Amino acid sequence: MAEHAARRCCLGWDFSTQQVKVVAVDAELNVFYEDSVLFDRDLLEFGTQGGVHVHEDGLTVTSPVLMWVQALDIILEKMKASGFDFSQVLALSGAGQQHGSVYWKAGASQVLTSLSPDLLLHEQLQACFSIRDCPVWMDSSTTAQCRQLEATVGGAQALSCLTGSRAYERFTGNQIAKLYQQNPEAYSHTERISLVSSFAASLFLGSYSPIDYSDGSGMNLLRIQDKVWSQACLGACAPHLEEKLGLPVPSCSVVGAISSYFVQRYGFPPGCKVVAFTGDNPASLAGMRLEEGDIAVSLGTSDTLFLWLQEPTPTLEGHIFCNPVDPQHYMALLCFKNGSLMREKIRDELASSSWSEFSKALQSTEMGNSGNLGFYFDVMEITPEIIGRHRFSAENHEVSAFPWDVEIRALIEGQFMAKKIHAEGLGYRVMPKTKILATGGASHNRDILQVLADVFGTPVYVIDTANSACVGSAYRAFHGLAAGTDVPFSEVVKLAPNPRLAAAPTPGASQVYEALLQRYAMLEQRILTQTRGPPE
Ligand SMILES: O=C(CO)[C@@H](O)[C@H](O)CF
Repeated sequence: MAEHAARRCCLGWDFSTQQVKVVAVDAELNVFYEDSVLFDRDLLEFGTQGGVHVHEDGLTVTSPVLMWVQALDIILEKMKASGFDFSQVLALSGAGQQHGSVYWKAGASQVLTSLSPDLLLHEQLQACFSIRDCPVWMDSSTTAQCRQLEATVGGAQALSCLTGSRAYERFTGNQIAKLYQQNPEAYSHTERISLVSSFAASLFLGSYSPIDYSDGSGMNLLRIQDKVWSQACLGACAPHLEEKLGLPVPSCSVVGAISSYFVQRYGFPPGCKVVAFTGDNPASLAGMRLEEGDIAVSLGTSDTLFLWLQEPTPTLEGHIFCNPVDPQHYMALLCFKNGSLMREKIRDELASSSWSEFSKALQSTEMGNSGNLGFYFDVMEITPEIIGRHRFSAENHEVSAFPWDVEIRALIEGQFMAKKIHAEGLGYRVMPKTKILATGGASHNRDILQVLADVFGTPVYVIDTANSACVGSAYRAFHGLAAGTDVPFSEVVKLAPNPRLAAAPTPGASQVYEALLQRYAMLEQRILTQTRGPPE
């Protein structure tokens, strides 16, 4: 990188599943520096695949905490070698993969507060963790703990109303319960438990950073209405847990000034503020500058849908988190596992592996697909729990096949009708100023976005969010500089690049899909009943 002119800036970090990434954003909200360390490529000694270790049981998934620490060392040394002027950094914040947990061994806080600037972080933190392999969001080994937790609080819906989600295997409370039950000695030697986000913040702080409300909502432990730990949930997971977690804080909190280690080794200004780190999805909501009434659709391997909600409407599917940029509001998140996986499979099977052929099918078929409907789940879907391919004629008769172009439209219309139906189940309602922000690989296909606009009846915008969690973290750092002034996040980021209009609803679309959505919902219930029996 060329020598950087001195530019007052904020840094945004992302400790994600596969890499640690950083962006530097100047006062005009332009990204002028970015760098990353990929665990599988740059830290071969840890032997991860996709940044994780999948254990032999096929359910346990962990990542080495010292790999994350060493990745930070590498990025900081690369920035230093490139001549990055750390003295211009006014504040920093960051994100971490949600739900993962880090276990600091008794005595680690003394090490954190007295780091020598002559050594790298990972050289000094080797003995600071009770377990070196941390459970991450891909883990699904805690089903027993999930059932125990739900039983303690009165069932799945009760837990969802309390914490924003029913019990999920990846959620941190259940992971802590498993550690306590299976490795009580490690648990007893643990003086602090962090999320990946608050662990990363602790490195910059040189002391334990509190967990923020938004990422804390992904633990099945935080009461999302009054933002305090649920004593019932804590007690169901492990003893003395509250003292190991510390008190949660609003996501916009300045949690302290940067540790002297970074001042002396890298030249950060002593007054550089650390703003609470949060989860990657809440940080992405900030990076996309999602506003009330908007909906973000990330069309990736799995499709993720974010919503801004004024009031929580917890259900048995999806998740409600405290909003990362407005402490009075909430955000909803829905995961659809059969995202690009299905789009690419159908493209390969029916469109000669060509997106242009795929698009031609969408262009040559009408909105509503003459009443033909399809459900395409080659892996067990999360939202809802269905597997297999199911096709229905306009008369709701199940059929075994569609013509190739009808099948392609049925796939895309079905994926987006599912999103609208389940988003409405979480409280989403189209408002006059509602817009959809589309991101992820499939958001580069305009014909797919046209179907999205038609099904929702709202315009679709695209925004480059390859770094949405990083950029959102830098934006939140700027917002932290205004802490105490009541300046809203939207005001702080108003200069950020605007999303681009990619597709507007076709006239008459709402009429077509109003009827189709009702049929889709009815047929989805029919499949659910057939595959798992009548509702209890
Ligand atoms: O589990 C998830 C959200 O609930 C994932 O999106 C992780 O945050 C990815 F890091």
